[in-house]
Amino acid sequence: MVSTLAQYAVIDLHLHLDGSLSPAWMLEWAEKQQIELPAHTPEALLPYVSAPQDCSDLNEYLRCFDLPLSLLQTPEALSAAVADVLQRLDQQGLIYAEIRFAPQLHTGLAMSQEDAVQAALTGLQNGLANTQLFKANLILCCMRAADNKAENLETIRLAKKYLAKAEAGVVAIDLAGAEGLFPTNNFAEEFHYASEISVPFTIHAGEAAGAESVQQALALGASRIGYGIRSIESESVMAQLVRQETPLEMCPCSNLQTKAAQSLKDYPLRRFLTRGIVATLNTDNMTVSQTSLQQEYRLLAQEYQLSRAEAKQLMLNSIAAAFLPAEEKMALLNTIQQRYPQLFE
Ligand SMILES: O=c1[nH]cnc2c1ncn2[C@H]1C[C@H](O)[C@@H](CO)O1
Ligand SMILES: [Zn+2]
Repeated sequence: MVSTLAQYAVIDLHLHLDGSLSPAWMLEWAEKQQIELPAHTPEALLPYVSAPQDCSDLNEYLRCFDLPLSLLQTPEALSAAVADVLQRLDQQGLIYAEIRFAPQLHTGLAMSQEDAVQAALTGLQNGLANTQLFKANLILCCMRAADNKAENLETIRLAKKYLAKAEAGVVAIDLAGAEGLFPTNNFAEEFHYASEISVPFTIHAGEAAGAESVQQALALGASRIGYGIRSIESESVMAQLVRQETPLEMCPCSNLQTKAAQSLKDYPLRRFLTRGIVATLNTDNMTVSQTSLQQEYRLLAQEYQLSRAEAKQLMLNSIAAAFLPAEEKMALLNTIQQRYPQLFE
């Protein structure tokens, strides 16, 4: 049963590029760019780029991104990183992925945010050409910080610009970063602007802050919620998620590490599914969380008694939740049915 359920790992809607670079890729690109790393083998590098066993919270988890981000400051590296992640997802048997990154975190050398978006899109096209993936798209993250409104607004402007280019590959924006330090409502102006110009968005909420953060994200107009774990604390928020059919992008491995969830035993996924919330299963950060989508399904199968019906529901929810037009969702479903007919038996 356990290995069977891992076959449902075909769609990842919540995957950060910078948290998912392989250690081998990091070593290769550090050498190419003459960047000194604190370790010189994949195994020795791992402690610097993955969450510690005893990770205390989201703030500690977020420290794992400094090193990979230092390697992603040129167009060549950014393109290569996207293509490499796509290749690894293809090898794992995925069919569709939405990869997210924050353009404003890639302007440390000479790139503008737009250069970063274009580089990531080049990587997306190059990567897709060499895989069997149905498709992949990009989500541009705004960041929770103190003085970055201009940068966030620029990210949203770019999302609009590239969303308007049919088939470019940008599908939405996100809000990532330290939720406990910078409340969702601090970013109201950003998301009013996104709504005004019809840029769809997901917001990381209900991770380091409570159900009120999910409530705020919904009030701002989020069409999906990153995790939303702590929605479980509010009947009215859960009712709203059901009523509005707002999907939750759940990432158990990461949620346990950041202490958004205290234990798998109390993980609210099943209660969300039972209530009819459109919960989906994702990785968040393959390297920081030392996971893969198959591993997430395996973890839930082994330690959460995830059933086959639940696994199938999660996969179907991911199709419903994808930032894709209706006809592409149908084509995605058809592709999955053709490649993996056993998932529908
Ligand atoms: O779990 C997370 N919560 C909030 N922010 C996160 C999480 N994982 C990654 N990020 C941030 C750190 C990355 O540098 C940024 C863009 O991918 O998104
Ligand atoms: Zn995330």
